[in-house]
Amino acid sequence: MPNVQPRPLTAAESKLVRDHEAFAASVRASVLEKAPSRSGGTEDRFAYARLRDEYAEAGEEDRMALLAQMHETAARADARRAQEEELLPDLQAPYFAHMRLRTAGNVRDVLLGARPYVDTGRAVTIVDFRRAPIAEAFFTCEPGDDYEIEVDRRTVEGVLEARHLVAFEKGAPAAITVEGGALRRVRGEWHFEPGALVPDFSRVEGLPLAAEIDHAQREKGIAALLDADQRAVLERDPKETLLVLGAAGSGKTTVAIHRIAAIAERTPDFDPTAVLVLVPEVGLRHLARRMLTDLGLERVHVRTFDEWIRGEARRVFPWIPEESPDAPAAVRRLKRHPGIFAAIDALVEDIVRGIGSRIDRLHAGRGAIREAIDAHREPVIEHRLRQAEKAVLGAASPAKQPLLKDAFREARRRLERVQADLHRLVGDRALLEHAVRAAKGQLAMPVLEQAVEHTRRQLDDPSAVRFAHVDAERLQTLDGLSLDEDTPDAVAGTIDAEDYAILFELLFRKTGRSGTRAGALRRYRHLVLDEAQGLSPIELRVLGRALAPGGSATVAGDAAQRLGEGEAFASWDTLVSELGVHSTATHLETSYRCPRPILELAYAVLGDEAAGPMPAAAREGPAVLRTVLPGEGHAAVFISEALRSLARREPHAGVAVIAADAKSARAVHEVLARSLPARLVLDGDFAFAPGVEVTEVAQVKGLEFDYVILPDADARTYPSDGEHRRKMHVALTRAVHQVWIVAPGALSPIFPMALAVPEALSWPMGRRT
Ligand SMILES: Nc1ncnc2c1ncn2[C@@H]1O[C@H](COP(=O)(O)OP(=O)(O)OP(=O)(O)O)[C@@H](O)[C@H]1O
Repeated sequence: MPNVQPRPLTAAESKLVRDHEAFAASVRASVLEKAPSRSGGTEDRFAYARLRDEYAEAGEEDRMALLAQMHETAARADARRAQEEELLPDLQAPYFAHMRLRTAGNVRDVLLGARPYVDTGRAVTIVDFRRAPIAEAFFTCEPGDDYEIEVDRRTVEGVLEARHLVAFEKGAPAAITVEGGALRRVRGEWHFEPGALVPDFSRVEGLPLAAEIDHAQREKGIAALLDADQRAVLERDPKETLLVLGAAGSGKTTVAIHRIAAIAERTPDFDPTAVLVLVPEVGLRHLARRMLTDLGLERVHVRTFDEWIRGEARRVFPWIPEESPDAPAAVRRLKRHPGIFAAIDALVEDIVRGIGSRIDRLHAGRGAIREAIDAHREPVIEHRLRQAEKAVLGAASPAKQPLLKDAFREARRRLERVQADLHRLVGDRALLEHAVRAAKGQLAMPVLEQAVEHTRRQLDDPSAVRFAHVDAERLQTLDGLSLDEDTPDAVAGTIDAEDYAILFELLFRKTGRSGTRAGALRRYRHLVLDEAQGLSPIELRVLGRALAPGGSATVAGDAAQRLGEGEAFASWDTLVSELGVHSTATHLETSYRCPRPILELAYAVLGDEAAGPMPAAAREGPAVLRTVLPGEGHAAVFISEALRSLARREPHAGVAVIAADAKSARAVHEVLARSLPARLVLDGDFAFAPGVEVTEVAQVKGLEFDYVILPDADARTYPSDGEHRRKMHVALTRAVHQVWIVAPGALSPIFPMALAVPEALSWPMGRRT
């Protein structure tokens, strides 16, 4: 930033300030005139006054009822007022940008805000910056440019004469951008401050872009670059199960995939289709597949965990119905929590008791069979039954033996059926209570009601079946969707994705096997579990059973990158023991992806969530940029300007705008897409090519981009807790070159204030964070 002192305003600048003060005053006067009065609409006010009079005269016996009615009327008025106020501009900051447009000789001032508002009498026009077609002129034109915009199949043309960003303080304009800087109000005095508002991404001279690195690595083969620790992993015995741990970008995925190639080289009868690579997200599946293809290993199976278990479960349990679109998050957590094993244990005991009683009843054993079954406390029911059968047959008379044998055979045959057990497990409050108790405070009691209710709904037939007797025409909804769409009944007749692992566990606990007559879980010689910190114990048990005898695994992960349901992870030792294998751990100590400034910030935001000390950074890089802005409108303008200038300077760069969640990603994309070609990626379908992609943190596990922009790094989106610290850590560590943190509103408290971030900018400008 050039070192130029602030100066007083020119006459034209003073006029601009007066114009904005006038806009703000007109909006205020107009809104206050239209705003509903504090006591609600006229109708409500009369009703309330009448009730109050009646209350004053009423006897004690009527007062309770009248009071209730008064409350109801007041609540109705409040709701109506809130609804109306919601639609009006926020007088603290009614707009954030202004453009002056000239069309066919007319000049008009259009303001951009979050809530549209028009008062023709006062010449106030605030348009919605996300949706109004005319807002496009602001995002795409420079002063003096012609614009041409399609509105309702009509073309609107004109010239954008001026455009300014505006910041408000306490309801009055406090800063207005102009050519070369901004006009700022400080203690009531306006002056001009020079400076650039939108930061430039500053790639360090000579540093290649990700696409270029990728290209060079493909030419040379990354194997040639691997460090001693990484190479040591490849040299280990193929039969060993290895735990590859290390910070973000330390090469875990790279090493795990290259280990397959190393195993292939050392194994004479290597079969690539007997290797399964599992990753958490579709984006990483694409990346892993690319890496495997480069190594000539395209026949290795690569799946997301969900895809894999869904496919296996549907083969082994062909009766499985459709998958529910969205199970409540708390119920999904419960089903993945290690506490669920306690509920399964209780269910298994219950099933065993039932079998014992039935055979006893059939054969008048008077408890002898139940006792025999109880005497053998093996975890698998079928094994218990075999032991009990031996004991019972040994003591029974020869005449009874054939009948008893039949009864035991029949009992064993039924063990394969797990559908009803699943419904009992997740629909029985008493059984689930075992899970909540075992979770020692990690699961709250209300989740039981939620789970029981959710299961009850799932067991209901969908309306189309329930109302099969009703005329088909009468069942048609206006929008053509099914009757249940978007209603709680949408889950009727469905199963949750989390139930698949439970079904396999139930089947194993009952039969000691992972297959039914319909099919069996496919077994692999080698498993690669990438980002394994996200796998739950019950899922790991299924995975362990998918390992062929003598097979091995490479388990890669980083506890600091747990997203969401983090409590399913206890430790790496527990994780590998659930897999049922012995393992040796390797720690990769150098982070190759992120330059030092990003790595330092990514570790600082982790706080106590860090899984170990900060790894060594393989290289230097430009500082992390931070910009604090009053709201989303400013953020959208800043980001779109920075991206457009970056695209001009570095057309080969890959940029990810990583929002905290899908909703925020959609909102950011909606605005950015108006001024530049930005793709919204919420299904993992990244292009791995130059360009801008707008996505959410959950999608980018294991991926990398040249530049990363965090568009919603504000305090509301990222409060200071472990989960959000890890989420921010994942987002920051996706960048190969530079990160730009944008906070629409107060900056998230998880950023350390003491950390020197020299390029930080704030708005109104000049005030550095
Ligand atoms: N020894 C090395 N020399 C140079 N670059 C390397 C080296 N090892 C890995 N890389 C590169 O570092 C980047 C990060 O590697 P990789 O994705 O395997 O890390 P990771 O530990 O799996 O990361 P995350 O935890 O974020 O998933 C990749 O671009 C990879 O090619």
